[in-house]
Amino acid sequence: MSIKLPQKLMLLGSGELGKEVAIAAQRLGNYVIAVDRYANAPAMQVADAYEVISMLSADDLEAVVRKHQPNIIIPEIEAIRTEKLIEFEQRGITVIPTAAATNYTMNRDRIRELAHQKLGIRTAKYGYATTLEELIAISDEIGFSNVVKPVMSSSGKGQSVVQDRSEVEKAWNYAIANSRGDSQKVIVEEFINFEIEITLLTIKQWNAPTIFCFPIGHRQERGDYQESWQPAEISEEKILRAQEIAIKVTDALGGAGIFGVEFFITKDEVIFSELSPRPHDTGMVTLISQNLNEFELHLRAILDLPIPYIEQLGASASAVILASEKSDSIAFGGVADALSEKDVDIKLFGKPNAHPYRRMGVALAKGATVQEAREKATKAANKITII
Ligand SMILES: Nc1ncnc2c1ncn2[C@@H]1O[C@H](COP(=O)(O)OP(=O)(O)OP(=O)(O)O)[C@@H](O)[C@H]1O
Ligand SMILES: NCC(=O)N[C@@H]1O[C@H](COP(=O)([O-])[O-])[C@@H](O)[C@H]1O
Ligand SMILES: [Mg+2]
Repeated sequence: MSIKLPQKLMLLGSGELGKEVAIAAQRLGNYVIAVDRYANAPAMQVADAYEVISMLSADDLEAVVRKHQPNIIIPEIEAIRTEKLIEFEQRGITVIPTAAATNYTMNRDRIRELAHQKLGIRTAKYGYATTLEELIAISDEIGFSNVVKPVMSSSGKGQSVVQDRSEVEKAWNYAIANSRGDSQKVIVEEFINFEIEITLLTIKQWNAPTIFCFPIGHRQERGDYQESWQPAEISEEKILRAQEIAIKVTDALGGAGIFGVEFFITKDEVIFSELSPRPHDTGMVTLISQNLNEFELHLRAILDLPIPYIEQLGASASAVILASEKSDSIAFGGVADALSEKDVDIKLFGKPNAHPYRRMGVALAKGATVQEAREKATKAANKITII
């Protein structure tokens, strides 16, 4: 297959990750339509056109696709009416990586069934509940500590670690209140006491073998990423094991594009957690750590362009810049101070409003060691104030 440039690309989801995808797309001369649930979303600010719709509404999706006639649809979040994407694909529009893949990963239960039941991949012990009573029963079965998450959510929204039975009700209420979309279902997972968790960026190509970036280590709080670094310090044997699993899952999903495949690494095991069929938030470190960042790799894979070599540029890290209050007018302080240090960069996403813990930007750094890079990135992120 040879894909002519430029293409008309529609991004479904226009956050910070979509913004970088849009920039990478524009740099290859493509036309980008950015779509999200609110106006002035980050990717809309750099796109040729934008639309504000409910991406969970099939009618809304139909209207924007009819209006703009994209050749390629690039989903950027999970919460999309993915049945509609299957229809678009049948009508000849390319959906990245495939409409089926977005359908599998829209909810945690579908991808879990595929990985565990169908492909036999090791995951944490898990179960589901649709009522508080069911959650109590399944929690007892799985044991404590465990992790409760809405089946449809991301960035840790609605997620809690449950230490014992007395905390189950609180976890249920929190999950249901923070579930995206119309689902009332939660997943309960055995708590894995991992040594490190990693994202393995996996690039699946139309006409070339699957390739990988060096593993990215990360640290999460409240189920949301705080800092990431590359390369992650894990053994060659475990990297190969993770690659093997990543190939198995991404081959089952098909298509082309980058995937962020998440693993828990324990002393003896590589445990599959979940995956994003698109760039991963922890992969923002590649904005400084590689010759081609994860967004450029996504675009190359989508457009069937060659990726001759991924160069890792040495110890690098990212640290998030989070809002602490609700606000509709955003201004940043401390940027000059943060940028005064060598090998430090700051990306501010341009989100139009803030609320506690909303990710507003990211600090990036290189260092002589991963430890130094992490310290530099965190220090730079801490210098940024949101006024
Ligand atoms: N079973 C588990 N055992 C231990 N820690 C867990 C478990 N499940 C989740 N976590 C922690 O919570 C984080 C977020 O969980 P998960 O990746 O499932 O949620 P998410 O909301 O999909 O995140 P994102 O969309 O940002 O990738 C994990 O990266 C990990 O740190
Ligand atoms: N873990 C998934 C992830 O990081 N997704 C990124 O966050 C945006 C939503 O941010 P918001 O909640 O601040 O609007 C999404 O659009 C995507 O760029
Ligand atoms: Mg995750």
